[in-house]
Amino acid sequence: MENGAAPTAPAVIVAIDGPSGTGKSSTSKAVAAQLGLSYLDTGAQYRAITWWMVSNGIDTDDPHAVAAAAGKPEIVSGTDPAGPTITVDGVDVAGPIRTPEVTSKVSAVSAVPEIRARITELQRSIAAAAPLGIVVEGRDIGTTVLPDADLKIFLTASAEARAARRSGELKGADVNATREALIKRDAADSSRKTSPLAKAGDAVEVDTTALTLPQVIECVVTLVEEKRAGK
Ligand SMILES: Nc1ncnc2c1ncn2[C@@H]1O[C@H](COP(=O)(O)OP(=O)(O)O)[C@@H](O)[C@H]1O
Ligand SMILES: Nc1ccn([C@@H]2O[C@H](COP(=O)(O)OP(=O)(O)O)[C@@H](O)[C@H]2O)c(=O)n1
Repeated sequence: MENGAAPTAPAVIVAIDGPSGTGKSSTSKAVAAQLGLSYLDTGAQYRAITWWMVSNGIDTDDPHAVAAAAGKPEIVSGTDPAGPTITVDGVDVAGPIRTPEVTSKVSAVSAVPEIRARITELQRSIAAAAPLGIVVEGRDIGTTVLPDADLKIFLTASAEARAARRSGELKGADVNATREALIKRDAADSSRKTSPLAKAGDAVEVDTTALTLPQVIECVVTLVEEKRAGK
């Protein structure tokens, strides 16, 4: 080395996709924190643009109205895994994007091609700017957003396990109603024309149904380390 500095590992890009409640956010955040990488929750970005549409009286069932407004809000994501942030036009929306209303409308908004084009561009620029690399989680990261990612993971879990996890978060929520809502959102996300929820051909599938969260984190950290070691 010219100046005697220790060699640094090249930036590593990890794509984690899968349906709702499979553990993408918890796993991605922990893996990024453990490995000193940035973290991006792309679902939060689709939720944020949906929140803006709802707040501005746009009919989210009208794809033309949604497309016409797609360029208006400014979405900014903070990528520190210890404290990820999301703002719309400078307003912190971390809480409001998790309401049942936004959750029920996000699949329709995120199916609009103009929305996907805008958010995909934003995601690529965030990933390219991450100094040591990034863990990006979503539905189409391995297939569309970052097809050249160093490692692609596709998380799955039974609908029962996913509903139990989610209703544990939404205190008092009915497990059956949560299960039906998850299945409906997965179906909408998997059947849309533009970059649907799908496993990339070169993704490693991890079924988390019978695994604890620490086991899933350890599994993904090991896969990243193996990639870095060139195995
Ligand atoms: N392997 C696991 N076992 C049990 N609970 C889990 C597991 N993975 C995640 N969870 C819990 O399930 C809930 C949903 O996880 P989350 O990471 O938000 O999933 P996703 O981002 O895929 O929707 C969270 O409360 C999380 O703590
Ligand atoms: N890369 C992505 C990420 C999310 N989404 C959309 O955004 C919604 C919310 O994503 P999320 O990751 O917050 O969902 P949860 O599984 O955490 O509830 C999904 O149901 C998809 O409609 C998408 O279309 N593409």
